[in-house]
Amino acid sequence: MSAAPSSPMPAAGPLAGLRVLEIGHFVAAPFCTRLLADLGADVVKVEPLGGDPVRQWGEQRDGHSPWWSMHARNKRCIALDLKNPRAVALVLDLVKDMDALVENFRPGQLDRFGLSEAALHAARPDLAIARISGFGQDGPYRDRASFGVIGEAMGGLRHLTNHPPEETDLPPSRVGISIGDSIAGLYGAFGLLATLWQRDRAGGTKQAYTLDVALTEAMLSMMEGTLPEYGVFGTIRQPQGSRIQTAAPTNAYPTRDGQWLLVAANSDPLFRRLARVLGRPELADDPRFAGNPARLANVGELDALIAAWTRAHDAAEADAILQAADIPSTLCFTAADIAADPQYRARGMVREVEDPLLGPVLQAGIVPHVPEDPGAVRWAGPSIGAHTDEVLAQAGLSPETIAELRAEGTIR
Ligand SMILES: CC(C)(COP(=O)(O)OP(=O)(O)OC[C@H]1O[C@@H](n2cnc3c(N)ncnc32)[C@H](O)[C@@H]1OP(=O)(O)O)[C@@H](O)C(=O)NCCC(=O)NCCSC(=O)C(=O)O
Repeated sequence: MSAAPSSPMPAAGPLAGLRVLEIGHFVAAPFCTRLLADLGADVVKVEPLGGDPVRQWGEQRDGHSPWWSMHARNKRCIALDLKNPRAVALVLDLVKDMDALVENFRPGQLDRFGLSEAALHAARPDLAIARISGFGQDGPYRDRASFGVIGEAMGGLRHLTNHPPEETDLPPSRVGISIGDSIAGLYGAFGLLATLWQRDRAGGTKQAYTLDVALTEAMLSMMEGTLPEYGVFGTIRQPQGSRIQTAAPTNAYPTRDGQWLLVAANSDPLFRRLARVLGRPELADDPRFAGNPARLANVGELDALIAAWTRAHDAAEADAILQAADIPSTLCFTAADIAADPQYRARGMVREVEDPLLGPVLQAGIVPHVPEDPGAVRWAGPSIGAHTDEVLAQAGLSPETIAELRAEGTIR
């Protein structure tokens, strides 16, 4: 087999030409490969015949979800029953032309399918394999099932996503998105490109790299001073609500019209400007508030002064005053605010993608923006098995064989 992929639009972006097989589900691995596909990689996603569970997530129209439209964009979706050895043989054949494989099953699951590292590397000796799992490919927790929720909690994030204990007895909040999965996916994409760089330097080696990303560890690596501060001082970082533990003032302040305004004036020049906006320029030199350590020590008093000012204004008005004074501030954007925002529109970060299943779908653009070769949203998340025939034909299968595999329930 060989042949360059034929896709509805030619690949664009700095990763054009990179070929990646995804055997993933839910968020972590699929998010990793979405990032790669956004920058031009040819991602072939293998799904079970019933499809990835995320297809059922979120609001649906006629059985299609806008979430999927973005989650699986730019990917070629093929559906294979990996419990059938013929499908496993197909994967091993596809792998011969792949640079990388990304998966997020429980450690050992791919081996049970017959897709062990040895089998994959026998098919493609320099295949980079990125594995995302709950706890990693070894260690005492290796076999435990996991989701991002668990990674967020054991990584230390969930202890902090709350208000201080003296202010609430509510349970810690989820940040509102699958942050643990997406962070793990980002590390997967980052690590994959690092290993491919190694593979390709000095004309390429036949070194086979594998990458082992744990949801827990991906979160832990984001936890700033939490662990070092415990190690040195025995201090356990505690929830701060919408404050920041290390800088002040930065918080969400209530407004007259019942909204929350985020204000971040946590440097000396910014605070001096804020003090002027509050009509209290002397506060900048007040020993209670001069310098970040003093402001942190008296943060309750300081926040009360700022809240007294914000409460006297409607949110949009206060926001405008603060921006005119060059102080970072914003309202909390909803989807509607994001969709209407001129900065996002100007940079293509909010764009309309034509989805044959749903019509026009608003999607977030591509991050990072690479002006010289920005990638593209070439197509929206496809239906189950939309590219099975195309991909298998490229792999050299005849229409008759494809029809036979479909008839026996090996592919969809
Ligand atoms: C997510 C999981 C907890 C799901 O666990 P389980 O529901 O127990 O299922 P498994 O993943 O172990 O396996 C799913 C079953 O589907 C089968 N399966 C999967 N794909 C196929 C295909 N293509 N063909 C045939 N069968 C398939 C597989 O053999 C299993 O069948 P049987 O063998 O017959 O059972 C686990 O995969 C896991 O811990 N993954 C690593 C951590 C991770 O990435 N979590 C999700 C991140 S995203 C996230 O957290 C989020 O979105 O939120």
